[in-house]
Amino acid sequence: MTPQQLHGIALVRKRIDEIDNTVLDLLKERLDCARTIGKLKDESKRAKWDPQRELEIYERLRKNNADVFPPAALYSIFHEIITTCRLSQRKATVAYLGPEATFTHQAGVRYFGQTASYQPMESIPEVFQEVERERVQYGIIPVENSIEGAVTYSLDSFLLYKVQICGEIKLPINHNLVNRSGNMEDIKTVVSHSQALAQCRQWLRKHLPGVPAMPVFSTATAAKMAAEDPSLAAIASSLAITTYQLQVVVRGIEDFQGNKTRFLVLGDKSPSRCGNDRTSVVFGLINRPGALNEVLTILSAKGIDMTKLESRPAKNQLWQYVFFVDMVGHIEDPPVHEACNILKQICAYFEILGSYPAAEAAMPAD
Ligand SMILES: O=C(O)C(=O)C[C@]1(C(=O)O)C=C[C@@H](O)C=C1
Repeated sequence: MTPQQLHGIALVRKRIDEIDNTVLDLLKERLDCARTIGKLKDESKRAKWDPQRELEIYERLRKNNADVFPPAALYSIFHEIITTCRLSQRKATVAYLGPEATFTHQAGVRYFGQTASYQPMESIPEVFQEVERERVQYGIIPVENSIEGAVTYSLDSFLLYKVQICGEIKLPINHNLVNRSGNMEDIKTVVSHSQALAQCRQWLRKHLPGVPAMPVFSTATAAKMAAEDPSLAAIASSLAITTYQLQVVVRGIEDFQGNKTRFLVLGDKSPSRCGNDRTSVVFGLINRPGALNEVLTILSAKGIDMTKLESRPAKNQLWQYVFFVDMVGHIEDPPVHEACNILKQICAYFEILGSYPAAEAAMPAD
């Protein structure tokens, strides 16, 4: 490098330092503003979390940016800034299906940012229980996977606990083969959750033939085991790599690309309408021909787009079923409100599980 070039770099670095200092000063000022709003919301007993306002911010920044700054990075920077400001108004406590570094934990961090207080639970019902007893503000549970289908423990828990759905997160599931050394030759056994092993079956057969695969409680448990035993490799989330200080042997070993899991955020009350919302309900039918058809006809007559219909055994009565339906719209939208009022009258059992911003609204960069 010539002396002129070195001088040029030094000059631009000086400017970068000035910019960083200005950005930091502005961030501190933004934090102050959020705290002031937090106090005003306290006085007027308004909820701190305002998803509609957050959505407006992302939308304005997206337009102003015109794709100059990489949009995904812009989103994740402002997501961290906004969640930090929101948490400064009140630190969110979040229970999730643990142990630490599961995909559910990763989904929680994406939604609530790094600074929330996270509490791992041993089972899905325990997450529901913590929210119901108000020991935490929010809970995160997996509800369906694009390959494996519904997470039945989660659906069944809605029948046992009184909680509201406050949000949804759709997380791409990338499986990473990780161990202590980062070398394939050290692997004597592969450990992971049975679903992760199943989703990487072909890859394992091709690249690690004859190496036994052992199912364990979760991908995070597998990562922890691999951190303690150099002969083990785990299939785990990217959060597990940093949490357990592991090395990547191969990233993205899943057999089918585009594998996503949908997670739900549980709380004690759903947020107000943001304009791109979903509403989830569960109902049981009076046993007579055409009963389900009648429900579907009501939804279609109101022009409601149904995004999911799932049935589960009712448990308390043999061969009786309950149905979980997700629809486009918020309970404050007249068509959804009216349809739910009719369904309440014609169903043997009917419960609104919550209205919440669609994953695409809460995470616009996805
Ligand atoms: O505008 C508000 O209502 C705020 O509380 C500020 C803020 C933000 O940091 O921009 C924080 C939390 C809300 O969810 C929305 C926005």
